[in-house]
Amino acid sequence: MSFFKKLKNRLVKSSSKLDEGLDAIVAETVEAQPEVVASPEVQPASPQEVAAPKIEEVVVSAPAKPSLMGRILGRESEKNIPRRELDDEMLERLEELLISADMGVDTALRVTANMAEGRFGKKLSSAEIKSLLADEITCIMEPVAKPLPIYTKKPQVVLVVGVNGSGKTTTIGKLASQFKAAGMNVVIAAGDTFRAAAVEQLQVWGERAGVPVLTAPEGSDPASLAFDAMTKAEADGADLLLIDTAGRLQNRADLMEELAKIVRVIQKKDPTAPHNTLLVLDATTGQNALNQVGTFQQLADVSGLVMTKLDGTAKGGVLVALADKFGLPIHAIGVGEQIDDLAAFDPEEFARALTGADI
Ligand SMILES: Nc1nc2c(ncn2[C@@H]2O[C@H](COP(=O)(O)OP(=O)(O)OP(=O)(O)O)[C@@H](O)[C@H]2O)c(=O)[nH]1
Repeated sequence: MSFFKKLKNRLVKSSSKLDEGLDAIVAETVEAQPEVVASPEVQPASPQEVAAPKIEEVVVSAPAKPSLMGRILGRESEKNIPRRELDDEMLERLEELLISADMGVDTALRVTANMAEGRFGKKLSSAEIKSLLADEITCIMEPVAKPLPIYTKKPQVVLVVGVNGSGKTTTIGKLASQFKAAGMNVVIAAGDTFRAAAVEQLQVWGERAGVPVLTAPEGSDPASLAFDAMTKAEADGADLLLIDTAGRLQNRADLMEELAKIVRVIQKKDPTAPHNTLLVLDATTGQNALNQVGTFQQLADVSGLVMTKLDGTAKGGVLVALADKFGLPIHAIGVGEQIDDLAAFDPEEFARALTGADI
């Protein structure tokens, strides 16, 4: 199965929400005017039908005879495709739909306004609307779609931050597995020393990925573990050191101090570290993900994002809002709980999967 198909299947909730919503926006006028006026001689039977003039069957130079393939596949001929005029009401409906998919008000307005430019008054099918929206979303996402940059510096230190439950541990396991498979020597440091369960979980992921996981006794200083991990990674000639961190936002000042201390300590070994500070966000939290970026930018020097749990959420649109608002690189997306369920972020595939447009 192509990755696009897989992503579309996984993004089923977001996608079906927009996909079905867009179909409904176009179809609703068809329902209001069931007997479509196909020729000027046919008069509408009731005043209600006159009051709903927006939909009409547009004959798009249909061939006299359907093509052989058309007949074999029984495809709907072009002239039967419902279309709706792009007017203020329709734009409002589109805005509401995008907002309901967690795209945020500002981004939804920008996407619809750009899409409408030069097309006001034109009659569009739902497939055309999906494709136009996907193009606008791709434009917003393209500048932020960047894989995690890999430097020649050894070890490259990646600090992984995010609230508890966002998917940090899982993402570290998936990243470790991918970089190991690419031939890199990877070490993981289980820096959330306050939660024994988090450390155990990371050890399981380390085993799966075939990567060593450095741990410290429960409650010990995470900065000291980070220092030891740097020492070991240097001694082993590791290419990549992934450091997990705590995500207790309840005590923001403590967390800020903890992260700052980890950074201070690893900089004693390498003043240029950490080379990346990866913020892991849970797509199912919707608009809350936007607040988390703001908060973590104050706590740490966030250099890029990974959005997890894009499978099975109706809030996938938040990724568009994030790109539009912060412009931070999106390095990867999580689309499942298995080790290979971390994908590079492809803006066009994402936009088309989100809107239900064909590729
Ligand atoms: N469906 C789905 N589930 C995911 C994804 N990423 C992580 N999860 C699940 O989300 C839950 C939390 O993930 P963790 O990796 O433990 O999150 P964490 O941020 O390390 O959380 P703490 O260990 O509490 O700090 C787990 O049940 C994961 O299996 C994803 O991309 N898709």
